[in-house]
Amino acid sequence: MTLKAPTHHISAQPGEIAKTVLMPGDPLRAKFIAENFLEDAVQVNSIRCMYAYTGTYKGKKVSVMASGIGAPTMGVHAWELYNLYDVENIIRVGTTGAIHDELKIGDLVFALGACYNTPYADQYKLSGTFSAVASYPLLRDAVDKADQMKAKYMVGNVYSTDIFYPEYDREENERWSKMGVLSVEMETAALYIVAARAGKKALSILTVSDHVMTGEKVSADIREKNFTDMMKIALEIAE
Ligand SMILES: O=P(O)(O)O[C@H]1O[C@H](CO)[C@@H](O)[C@H]1O
Ligand SMILES: O=c1cc[nH]c(=O)[nH]1
Repeated sequence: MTLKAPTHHISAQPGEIAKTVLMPGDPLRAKFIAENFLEDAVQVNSIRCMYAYTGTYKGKKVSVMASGIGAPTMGVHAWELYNLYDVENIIRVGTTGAIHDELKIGDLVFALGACYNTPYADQYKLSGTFSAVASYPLLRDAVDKADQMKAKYMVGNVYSTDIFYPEYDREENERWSKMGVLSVEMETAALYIVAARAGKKALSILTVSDHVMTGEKVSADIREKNFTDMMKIALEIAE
């Protein structure tokens, strides 16, 4: 089987996607980023509403594309971008539920690593457990930018889960909290695993949209449009 672009899931022609792709879960956040931060943005995908746009930011060619929710859809789209479109860097710009009690709504979390319950890495038949980790050059550059912007952030482990509504809930989060895990979301581990296998770079920059211990949360509209620091940092570090 010879795979090449365009694909089942991405209609962009080869060359229509930049080397760096920002990847929010939410397709409307992808549209918001393109409309508000990119110049001359052209829509290059709409299959399954996984909107993708390519434009320029401060003269650099950059793309933004939605991943959808969860490891399988992140896995499909990141795999195709890295392996069929020659993408070098994917920077997830996502929302996350805080577990750590010092994190507040709007704070940034840089995912140094991601714990996970997805079986995504089982396909590689490793005789141990794979550590899903960020690409250090992207992480270093992003943290430098956050410092320059005086953003409030933490760097550490997150938990990427396939289950948004777990039965076990609070006790589960407390167990992760005891292990120093900062927050929960759904795609970072799959992104880091796909990037590792492709020999490419990946980073997740997350913004706290809710606190899983207290139930405090913001609206879907705010999650779509208001968390602009992570978008600016991702665009600034785009190569
Ligand atoms: O805001 P996004 O980037 O979609 O990320 C988070 O929000 C979704 C759940 O509501 C999951 O995709 C989770 O990872
Ligand atoms: O996956 C997510 C994202 C935000 N908040 C959560 O609790 N979970």
